[in-house]
Amino acid sequence: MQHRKIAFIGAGNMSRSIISGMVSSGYPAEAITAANPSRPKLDALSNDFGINITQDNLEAVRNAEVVVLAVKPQLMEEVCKHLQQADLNGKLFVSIAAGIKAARLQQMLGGDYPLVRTMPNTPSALGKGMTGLYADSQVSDTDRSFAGDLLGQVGDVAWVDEEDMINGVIAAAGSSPAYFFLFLESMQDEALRMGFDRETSRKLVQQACLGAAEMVCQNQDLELSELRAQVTSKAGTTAAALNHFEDNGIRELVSGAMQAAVTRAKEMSDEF
Ligand SMILES: NC(=O)C1=CN([C@@H]2O[C@H](COP(=O)(O)OP(=O)(O)OC[C@H]3O[C@@H](n4cnc5c(N)ncnc54)[C@H](O)[C@@H]3O)[C@@H](O)[C@H]2O)C=CC1
Ligand SMILES: O=C(O)[C@@H]1CCC=N1
Repeated sequence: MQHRKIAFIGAGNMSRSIISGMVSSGYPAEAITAANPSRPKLDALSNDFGINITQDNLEAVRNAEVVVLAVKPQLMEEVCKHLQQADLNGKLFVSIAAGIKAARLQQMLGGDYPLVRTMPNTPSALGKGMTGLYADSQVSDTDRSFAGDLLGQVGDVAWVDEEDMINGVIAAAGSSPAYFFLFLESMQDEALRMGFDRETSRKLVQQACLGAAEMVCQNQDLELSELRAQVTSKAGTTAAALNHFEDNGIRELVSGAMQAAVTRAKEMSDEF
């Protein structure tokens, strides 16, 4: 892929995840700059990945061909308005913020710039990310390809044709690592109550999770329900556990949680 000069505005969890994944996949560290108001996260990024750092957003943007907007949605307007002091023409913007529409970002930036809205997730740090991308028709094929290749460096990507579908990506992939962590936490808590020590209880649940994820990925020809059936002996232990989940509404619970994420994303579009 092209190695354009890229600035991350906001050096928090998600920027760190993407930068980590990019550098591991061979993106040149000298082409990456992170900007953040406070030093500690910047120093850690510089030490860990050898990228450029600055506490001055304008300096980062002036030297960049691509600007990744990676601050919390609440701060986006203030940050983008400040960026207007730089000449933003010719730059490609990539937003990773939840709940802020492309048109609203353009308004915040005070122009009409090539802009790709994306929704990544934190496993990007391990090259196992999943990112949804949306670009309107004004974004050139070259910029689209660059954005896709960029996030493709840190995992898999899926383009959506309708901007609203980014909210579906949030529910299914952006937020969902946390759902799995909550599920594993609950399992580990029960394993602890059963008498396993912390290390063993974690090993039991994490290895089962890793194995299950690998089975899902390596058996594309099998429905998820078939993989489930392979574990489930008639009248056995798994059936007992799964019946408990089904009887207590696991599917409605998951559906409700994903819809709650979508609802919140829509609310955020009105708030910010
Ligand atoms: N954490 C996640 O799993 C995901 C987060 N996102 C999106 O990524 C964005 C960032 O989220 P996180 O990295 O989790 O948040 P974070 O709070 O870890 O990072 C935000 C960073 O912005 C910095 N910041 C604050 N004011 C700033 C300013 N004026 N200029 C530059 N930087 C400033 C903060 O110091 C902080 O380091 C959000 O918009 C969120 O919706 C998207 C997908 C997944
Ligand atoms: O919780 C959030 O709003 C962000 C977006 C997806 C993951 N974290």
